[in-house]
Amino acid sequence: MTFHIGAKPGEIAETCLLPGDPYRARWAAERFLDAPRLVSETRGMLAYTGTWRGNPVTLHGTGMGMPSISIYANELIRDYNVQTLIRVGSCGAMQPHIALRDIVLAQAASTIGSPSSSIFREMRFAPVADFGLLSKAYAAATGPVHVGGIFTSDTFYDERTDLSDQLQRHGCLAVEMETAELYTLAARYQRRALAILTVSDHILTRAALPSAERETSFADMIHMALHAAFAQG
Ligand SMILES: O=P(O)(O)O[C@H]1O[C@H](CO)[C@@H](O)[C@H]1O
Ligand SMILES: O=c1cc[nH]c(=O)[nH]1
Repeated sequence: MTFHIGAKPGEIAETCLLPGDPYRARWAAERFLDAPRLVSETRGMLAYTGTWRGNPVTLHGTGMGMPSISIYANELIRDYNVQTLIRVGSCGAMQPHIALRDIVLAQAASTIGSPSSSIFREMRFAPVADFGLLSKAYAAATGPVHVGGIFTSDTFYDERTDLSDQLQRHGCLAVEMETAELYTLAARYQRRALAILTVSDHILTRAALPSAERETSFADMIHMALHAAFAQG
């Protein structure tokens, strides 16, 4: 047990899929894993461990924002020895060629500042995905998928329209709120990390996915994450 995770030693798998929403953890565990078992519910942050094609997997919620994922990723890595961390999240698209339900693979994540920023001092560290996971996730895609840079924001209700304009101008694909810190922690502890993001809304058009349709779209992303984690070669 840690401050924020109630699982006993051995109850968390070396491979973790990390949705922001704890109910998405439960839904994905029940739908994709064999024999899923609730292993932690500290502060309502649900975590389930089961197997996929015989491989142990944990689905663990992270909450919203970098301070929250930083707590869970730190404890999963340092206390439970997790080796592979795949965020399965939602995002807002920032480019006109990206549609609702498309999937974005975050090759790199820009940010104004993450919980790790203070240790870099004047350096602007570039948090990047694990290439092996990225290429395997890409190969497992069954629908439209986009690979490139994203922006990890500290705010959902962002009033910096000038910032959004500059990010679009520089080819940023999407905005979300956790990946830059996840990639930074994975780099620090030599772990594998990837963010697979389903487009739930569009920053340019303001279109948004109806909640009833979210489940099907999210299933594609979980499928890609599991194949990325366990594909051979
Ligand atoms: O769907 P999740 O994984 O929570 O991800 C996105 O959704 C939340 C905002 O609504 C933020 O956590 C953002 O990163
Ligand atoms: O952080 C997020 C997530 C989804 N959509 C957004 O616009 N922002």
